[in-house]
Amino acid sequence: MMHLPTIISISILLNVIIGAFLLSLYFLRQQASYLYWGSSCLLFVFAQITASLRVFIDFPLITHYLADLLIISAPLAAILGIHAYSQSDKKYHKACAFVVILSMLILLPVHDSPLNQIITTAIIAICFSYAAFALRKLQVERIMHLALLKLCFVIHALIMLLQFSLLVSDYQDIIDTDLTHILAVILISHIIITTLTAMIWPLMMFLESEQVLNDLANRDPLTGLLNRRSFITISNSYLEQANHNLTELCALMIDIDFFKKVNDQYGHETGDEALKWVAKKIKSQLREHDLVARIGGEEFAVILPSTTQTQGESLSERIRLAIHNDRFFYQNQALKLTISVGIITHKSGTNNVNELLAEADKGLYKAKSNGRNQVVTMAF
Ligand SMILES: Nc1nc2c(ncn2[C@@H]2O[C@H](COP(=O)(O)OP(=O)(O)OP(=O)(O)O)[C@@H](O)[C@H]2O)c(=O)[nH]1
Repeated sequence: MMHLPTIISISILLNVIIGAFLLSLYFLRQQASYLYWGSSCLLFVFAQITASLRVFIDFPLITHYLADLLIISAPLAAILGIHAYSQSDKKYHKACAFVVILSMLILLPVHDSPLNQIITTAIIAICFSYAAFALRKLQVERIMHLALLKLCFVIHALIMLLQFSLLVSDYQDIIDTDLTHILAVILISHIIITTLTAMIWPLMMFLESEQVLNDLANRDPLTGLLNRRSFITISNSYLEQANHNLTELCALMIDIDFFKKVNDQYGHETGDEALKWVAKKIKSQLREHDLVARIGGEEFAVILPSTTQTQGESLSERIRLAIHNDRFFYQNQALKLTISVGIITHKSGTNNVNELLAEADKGLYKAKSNGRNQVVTMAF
């Protein structure tokens, strides 16, 4: 079997490193979730140290009572970390403080009896079950990490439930077996899974912030579409590929008609929502590898790789009709929006997407002057 003191020492070391790392991130970025999650690691460390002191001193108030309170506080701090990340931590402080105070009151009279372990285990099982439940609110890109974290919490809750039922059966003399070995295995699982959980969180948060930075640099914050800069960069490489493979490619310029009126009549906020709605409508008609960007106020650009002129035209018409045939609803108001589209097909030659877009823009200008709500094809 695994050597318990070694497991405890490794877990203490890892939790100290992760806890210190998270706290330093907190001081650097002032994000409360790092503070709570770092504190959770350190509370777990203190809990293990105080509980391990049982071997050396006979002072149950520290080695049992304090250790139990610390081990209960660790998942509570993690729960606060989850809520702080979803910016909904205010009311949960009170709930967590209530759990700690209740545990202090319940455990004090029984801290020197087998009941303390039973009660502590039950509270921790509830905390971990709740933590798994609270994770549903987390808005993250890394679904796999989130699922792994949830799994850790669920396993943890199940381990605690198992320990709880064993301890209750033992307390009531229902089973006649020596539980020492089984409880040691449970303790080891508890330590390993806690350490694993502590590792997943910072990794997930780190990758999330990387994603946020990447999005800030490459995406339009309102619609989530590519911004002009990243659109041009990717489009140029699409164009190079099209030239290399001798395939056709279409470029579209799309502009919402009379958008100024939307802002003037319904306000800027409604205008913003209308932009998001149009962005979604355009995207809903495209394939996964088509590129779409918001390149100006109410102006969008699209690149359709491996697309002939006929295909590009019918797709442009589909986008136009998707917007024309629907209504944009916002705050009990139904608005009718239309778009004008200019389209150009690239056959070979230029490596510069700006040239293509300038041609598509001429088509857009024609569509506007012809009365709007239409698609105009330009010949290169
Ligand atoms: N709500 C909102 N409005 C924006 C944003 N960016 C640009 N606009 C508005 O978009 C409107 C564009 O107006 P114009 O360029 O006159 O064009 P239009 O009214 O759509 O008319 P046509 O293009 O000729 O059909 C302006 O009122 C801008 O203030 C934005 O991010 N949010």
